Amino acid sequence: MAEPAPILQLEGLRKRFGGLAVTDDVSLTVAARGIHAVIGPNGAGKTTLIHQISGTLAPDAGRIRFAGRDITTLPLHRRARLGLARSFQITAVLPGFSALENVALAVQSGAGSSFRFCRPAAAEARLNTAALAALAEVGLEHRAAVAAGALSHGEKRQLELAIALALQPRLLLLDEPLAGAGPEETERLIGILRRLKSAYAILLVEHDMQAVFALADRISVLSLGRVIATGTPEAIRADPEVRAAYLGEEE
Ligand SMILES: Nc1ncnc2c1ncn2[C@@H]1O[C@H](COP(=O)(O)OP(=O)(O)OP(=O)(O)O)[C@@H](O)[C@H]1O
Repeated sequence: MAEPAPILQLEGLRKRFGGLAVTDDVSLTVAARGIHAVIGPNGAGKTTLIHQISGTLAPDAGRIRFAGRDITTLPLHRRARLGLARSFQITAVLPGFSALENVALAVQSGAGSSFRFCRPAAAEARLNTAALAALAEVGLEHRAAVAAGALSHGEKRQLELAIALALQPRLLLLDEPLAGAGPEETERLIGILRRLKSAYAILLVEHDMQAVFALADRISVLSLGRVIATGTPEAIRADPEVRAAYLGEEE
C-alpha cells in the first residue's frame, strides 16, 4: 500500500534574531499519522520552529507546506482553520466554566457558522455531543461537569488536548505537554498520546526523553538551529553526532 502523503513539509526554514540563526535551513517531513518528536538542547530553536509552523512568527526564508498547500504566508487563524492546532496556546482555559463548556466553546469557534441554522436547543445538544466526544478521546468524560479550575494539573493538560481535538485538527503541535506533570500524570498523558497518535499527526516538542523515546515514531534532533539527524528512535539513539550534541550530556 502506498504511504499517505505527508501532512507537513518544511523546506529550508530560516529565522534570525539579530546575529543569531535560531532556525538554520530546517527541512522536515511529518507523516500523516503518528508522533514526530523534535528534541534538542535548551536554546536549540524548538519553540521558535513551532511558532513558525503555527504562524506566530514569520520565517526569513524557506517554505511551509501543510496538507498539500503552501501556507508560508498564511496568518495563524487561517492555518488553524485548515487543521493546524496547537495545544500550548490554550493554557488559558476558563477556570469558572466546566470542562465540557470549555471544549464546547472550542467546538463552536471551530465550527464557524455551521450551527447558525439550528434551533438553540439543537445547536447546544450538537455542541455538547461533539465536546463530550473530544473529552472521551482524552479520558476526561467523567469530569465533564467539573469546573476547569478545580481539575488537577494533569487533568488540565488533558483538557487542553481535548480543546485542541475539538477543532478536528489534521496536525497537533504539542509544546511540552508533559511539563510540570508528576510521575502518575506523566504515565496517564503518555497513554493518551499513544492512543491519539493512531488517529492524528502530532509534532511533539518535549524534554522528557523517556517519554519521547517511548512515544515517537520519528525523531528530529535540532542543535544550534539545524536539524542534525532525523530517524527512528533506535537510529537516533545510535547516532554518534546526536550523542555528542545532546544525548551524551545525560550520560
Ligand atoms: N524573540 C526573540 N528575540 C531574540 N532571541 C530569541 C527570541 N526568541 C528566542 N530567541 C533565542 O533563540 C534561541 C532559541 O530559542 P527557543 O526558545 O526556540 O529554543 P528551544 O529549543 O525551544 O529552547 P528550550 O528547550 O529552552 O525551550 C535562544 O537562544 C533564544 O534566546
